[in-house]
Amino acid sequence: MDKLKAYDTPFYLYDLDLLNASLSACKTQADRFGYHVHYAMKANTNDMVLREIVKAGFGADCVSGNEVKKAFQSGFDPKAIVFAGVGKSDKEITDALEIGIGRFNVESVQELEVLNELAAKYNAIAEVNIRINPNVKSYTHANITTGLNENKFGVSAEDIQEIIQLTENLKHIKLGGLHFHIGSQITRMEAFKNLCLRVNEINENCKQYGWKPDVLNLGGGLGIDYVNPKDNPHADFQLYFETINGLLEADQDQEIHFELGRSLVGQCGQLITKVLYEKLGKTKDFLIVDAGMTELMRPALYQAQHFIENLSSEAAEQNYDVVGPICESTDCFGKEMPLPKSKRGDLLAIYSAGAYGESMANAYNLRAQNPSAYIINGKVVRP
Ligand SMILES: Cc1ncc(COP(=O)(O)O)c(C=O)c1O
Ligand SMILES: N[C@@H](CCCC[NH3+])C(=O)O
Repeated sequence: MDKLKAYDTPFYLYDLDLLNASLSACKTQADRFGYHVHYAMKANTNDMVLREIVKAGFGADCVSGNEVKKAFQSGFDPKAIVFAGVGKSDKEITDALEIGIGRFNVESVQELEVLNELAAKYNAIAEVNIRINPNVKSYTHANITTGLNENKFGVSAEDIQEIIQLTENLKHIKLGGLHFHIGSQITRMEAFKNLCLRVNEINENCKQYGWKPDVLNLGGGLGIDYVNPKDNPHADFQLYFETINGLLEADQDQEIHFELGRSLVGQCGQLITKVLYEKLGKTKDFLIVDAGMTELMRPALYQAQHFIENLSSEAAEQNYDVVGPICESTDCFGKEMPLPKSKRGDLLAIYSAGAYGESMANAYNLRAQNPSAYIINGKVVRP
């Protein structure tokens, strides 16, 4: 705590011990079934966090040229890098071909044709998974579903036969497998069960059309506990992989891949912020803190609620709206939150901020970001 007080706030605090526990829990469970896990870089690209993930032996799932480059520079095996995204630019595709990534997760016929042309210029063969939009409900916030017909991602399962035929004439494309991703922060296993049933059906159809996918990539989406992060410091990987193993029908020679982001890194990060003012209002009381939606935009974007703890006070609780300094009314971390009576200078920890926190931070209002701190072997350090 004294160490934390010495740093300029707000800043991210990553518990690398907790991260490693989460990585190891995931790996242990995935290995039981021979599953391959790629880390979804978009969740967090902090260098120290990435270093642990590379060490733990995960692949990387990227959604931009810069993520691909960063994955490569961070030491991920190029063959274990996959590149998804509905709008890959020519430059991003060419750079990825140059790096020699393992797979492109292709999201449209148009992209397939462009990829073929660019690979031809490059005298390369691009290995692809076709992303299918399976039209499966994910029971999550409407803004983060990705596998419904109304979403922009992937191609319809009905088009797969045509795509198989088309790729026979695309000499610089090697059709590898199938890719799916139905959404994020999914806590109901029912969604993954429905996905498996749909994958079984589509996999079977592909075989009937004369093509057996070598990879079935089920994407990511496994959720974490934002309400009780202390009780559930990582996701239930055992339940997740067992659920999938119980329903997915794949042949021995078909590899099963995943792209997990939040479930690996979500609980290892906290946003540490200082109370600037306790502002007692007419109808409600506010804690005005020095972090805002610029550091953590999930509450403003998805009405997400992160557990908040006052690290400096154990006084009796009262309700506060915890708000940031940004000139937006959505710059609010929570309304009527029970917290100990707080004062100027108190430190607050906003939990479960390891995923889609720092990676979505921005400079609105010309805000600057402070360096992150880390817990390593139980000690707080800031390199
Ligand atoms: C294609 C794709 N794969 C993987 C992920 C990672 O998802 P999550 O962080 O929910 O595991 C996402 C994000 O939703 C995604 O869009
Ligand atoms: N950024 C979102 C999830 C979207 C993941 C990317 N498809 C979040 O914070 O919950």
